[in-house]
Amino acid sequence: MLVFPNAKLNLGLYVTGVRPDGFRNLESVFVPLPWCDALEVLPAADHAESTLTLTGIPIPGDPTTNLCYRAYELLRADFNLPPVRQHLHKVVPIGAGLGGGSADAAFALRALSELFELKLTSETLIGYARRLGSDCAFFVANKPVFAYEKGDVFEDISLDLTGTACKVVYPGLHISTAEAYARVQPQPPRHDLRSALSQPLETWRETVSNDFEDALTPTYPVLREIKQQLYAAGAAYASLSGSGSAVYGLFPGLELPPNLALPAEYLVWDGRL
Ligand SMILES: C[C@@](CO)(OP(=O)(O)O)[C@H](O)COP(=O)(O)OP(=O)(O)OC[C@H]1O[C@@H](n2ccc(N)nc2=O)[C@H](O)[C@@H]1O
Ligand SMILES: Nc1ncnc2c1ncn2[C@@H]1O[C@H](COP(=O)(O)OP(=O)(O)O)[C@@H](O)[C@H]1O
Repeated sequence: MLVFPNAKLNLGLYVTGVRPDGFRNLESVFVPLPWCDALEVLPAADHAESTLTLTGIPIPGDPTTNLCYRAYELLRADFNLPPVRQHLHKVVPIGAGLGGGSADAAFALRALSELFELKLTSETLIGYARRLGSDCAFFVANKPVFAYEKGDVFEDISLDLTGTACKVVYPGLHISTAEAYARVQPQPPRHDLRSALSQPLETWRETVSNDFEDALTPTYPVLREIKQQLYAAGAAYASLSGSGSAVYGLFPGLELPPNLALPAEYLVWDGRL
């Protein structure tokens, strides 16, 4: 079975408090971004070892620590699954705030459920996904939502950005999520993101913000520079996604986003949501 785990963007993000488990409560709106990895999951021979092979962008750590492998291990423990062969071709940058690893985990859970006819409901899959990471649960339903608590509890929103031209720029900084959270002082949300995002996109610049951006920009001024370039090129809204370091711009009314003069080593995704 071949699946294409997509990334996500955060439209606004407030870190609102520290939880008893040490994690932060947040409020954000998550939307799918069609920048995708490719993951193949196949049954292996009966007595073979389960394997995960990797191509594309290198992922640090032993393959057994990879979220695709950990997703398999979770289900194997509960459903006595036979061995599998997984292959991941990594395209979405790592540590970018695009949720690429979380998507791989959620898509692996969904693929395994289908391959072995486990008939897991979305609710059950979300339960497994939460055990692999706060962001993973979003990728089970994979549609725009207002997310709160650890970013793993959702409320439906009516937000349709389908077809909006978008550019995502990854400057090659791997910012660890834990390090980014440690730099943010939690505070109450400044706006209700649900109502702010229901207003015309041109108004978001004044109302929709990401707490990680203010916390990280003094150390990584390149984030501000990319955002300024996106606005100068005509973006109606630009922001850091999640804990960075990817910065995106939305260009409604355009067929495709304009080209930017960027260093050759930056990774750029251009397309429509
Ligand atoms: C910031 C966000 C916003 O969407 O995305 P990314 O920028 O990583 O894509 C998420 O909250 C990232 O979720 P995820 O990447 O799954 O994080 P996890 O693996 O669960 O946790 C990594 C570390 O981040 C911190 N963490 C994460 C989530 C949360 N609600 N509070 C936290 O304090 C903890 O220090 C934890 O050890
Ligand atoms: N399949 C995977 N793809 C990406 N990163 C993975 C994967 N499995 C485990 N990881 C680990 O997860 C961390 C980053 O995950 P990722 O979702 O790409 O970033 P972010 O949380 O910024 O969106 C890295 O430290 C990486 O080593």
